[in-house]
Amino acid sequence: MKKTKNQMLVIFGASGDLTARKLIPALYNLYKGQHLPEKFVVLGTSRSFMTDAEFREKVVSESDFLKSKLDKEDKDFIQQFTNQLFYQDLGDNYTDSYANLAKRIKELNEEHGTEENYIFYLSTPPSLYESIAKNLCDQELTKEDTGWKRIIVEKPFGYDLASAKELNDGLHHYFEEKQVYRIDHYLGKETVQNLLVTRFSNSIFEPLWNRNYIHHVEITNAETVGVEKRGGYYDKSGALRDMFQSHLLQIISLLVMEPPINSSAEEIRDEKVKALKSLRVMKDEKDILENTLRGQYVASQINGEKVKGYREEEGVDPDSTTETYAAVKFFVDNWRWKGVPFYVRTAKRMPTKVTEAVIHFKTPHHQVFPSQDTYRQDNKLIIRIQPDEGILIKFGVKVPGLGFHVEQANMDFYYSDLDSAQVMDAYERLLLDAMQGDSTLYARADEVEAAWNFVDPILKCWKESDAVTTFGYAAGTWGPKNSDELIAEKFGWRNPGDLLTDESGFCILS
Ligand SMILES: NC(=O)C1=CN([C@@H]2O[C@H](COP(=O)(O)OP(=O)(O)OC[C@H]3O[C@@H](n4cnc5c(N)ncnc54)[C@H](OP(=O)(O)O)[C@@H]3O)[C@@H](O)[C@H]2O)C=CC1
Ligand SMILES: O=C1O[C@H](COP(=O)(O)O)[C@@H](O)[C@H](O)[C@H]1O
Repeated sequence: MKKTKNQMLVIFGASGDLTARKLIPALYNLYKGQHLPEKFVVLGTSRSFMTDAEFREKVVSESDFLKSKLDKEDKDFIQQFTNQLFYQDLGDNYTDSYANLAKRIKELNEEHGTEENYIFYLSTPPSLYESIAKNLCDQELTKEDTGWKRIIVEKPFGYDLASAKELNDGLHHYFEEKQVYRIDHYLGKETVQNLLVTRFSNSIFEPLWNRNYIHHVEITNAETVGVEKRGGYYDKSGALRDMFQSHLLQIISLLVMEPPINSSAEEIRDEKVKALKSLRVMKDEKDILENTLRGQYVASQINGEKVKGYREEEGVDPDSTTETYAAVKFFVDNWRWKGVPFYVRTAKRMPTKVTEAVIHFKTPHHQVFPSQDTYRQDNKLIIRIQPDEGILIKFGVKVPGLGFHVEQANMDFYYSDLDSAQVMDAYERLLLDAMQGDSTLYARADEVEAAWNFVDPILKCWKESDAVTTFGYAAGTWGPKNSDELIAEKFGWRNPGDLLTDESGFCILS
């Protein structure tokens, strides 16, 4: 077990949604699980004025997770945990306020023995990231002569390739790359990490993991929710930036990469960068029109309840063409993947919440048994990232009785069946890694730039070309009617008949 040194976590944007909904609950779970160091404090900061006591009260009252625990045995734990939380406002006068912040950090460090080990977590609007880094540097809070200093940067990391490069350059003025932790919460998900283990610790999969045996790869990321309260942000972003450029390209890099020589952060990230660089960049409008599709949900009824269309959501332009559905087909130009199509889709307001990668293997070269067009004969490996996390292999078996009729059977593994199924929340895992100085599950500068390099031409064409349409789809359905045209495979996307849901609408692995 790695040691977590005494330290202070300074959260910028501490009065915001992410802090209350994700960061504080994750820190609480780390506290309860005894993963925090003996000497540890959290200092929240933002422009709003609050006392320490008000900050403690606010984060508990705004976290559904902590509120739900207040009546239970956790009550005392919550009290002890919140005693470690402090707050310092930044006001509007930056020069003075950063000097005050630095003073408070030094005082807390002395009082609590955090050994000048500081993590700065930037959970503010991204436009502030560089100026916060500069102010920290001006206050001499970035030097590592005594204690280490790390900076965690929330997504979105840039708006396009140029702005991501600019942000990387900006941060590198004040922090060395080894101090920068770019968060992508999908990398904190147990099942995403398990992609590496499935691929590289089993001799049964790796020999088949190439163009000789794989016919195509399909990835679905579907959410039932709409844009919720983030319409203002989302309308400038869209599904391709919000999900595909970050989370889905991370998953793709893990599926596509070559085996690393060992499991160190640099070796794994070197291979991920190579994988991202091998994605074939779409060059012209024709290519993009043929291989991408964008959609937007329109008003509908889900389970008898009226659901707003995207353009009626708060913060969204009523004439917006921003996509809430994005599908992309692409190829990977390297020895392993030559000619294997990848189909990826991501969307909001789908019938169920599910993220999964499906590896479709080629059918046998020679058909021994009678052709049965109505059955799927391809073997499939389904890696379910969420919910109902697990892995399923589909393979042909003989139907009992006369003749040789083949049907698909399942061989499965569910995380919930493990005795040690205490799966850490993604933010918990990632915060702990940063506290321990492990950046394996954080994106490196060149990785983020390689991801933008692939996405940039699509975004540009979607923005500038009159030939690009945003197709409507009724909220609660599987996307635009023509979405099956993109996936030029016999059985289309793995939906909706294949994706079973239980009574509560939970998408079960089958
Ligand atoms: N919420 C979520 O689910 C997710 C959020 N993110 C990212 O996390 C970041 C924070 O998001 P979220 O919490 O939702 O945003 P909010 O708008 O809820 O919070 C933003 C925070 O930044 C503070 N802030 C604004 N201006 C300044 C300033 N000039 N100086 C210091 N602090 C400032 C605000 O407080 P005040 O006004 O008091 O200064 C507030 O605490 C964003 O980059 C977002 O993209 C990423 C993934 C998911
Ligand atoms: O980063 C984001 O992720 C969420 C989806 O996360 P999940 O862990 O629930 O799958 C998405 O809703 C949001 O738009 C996006 O910014």
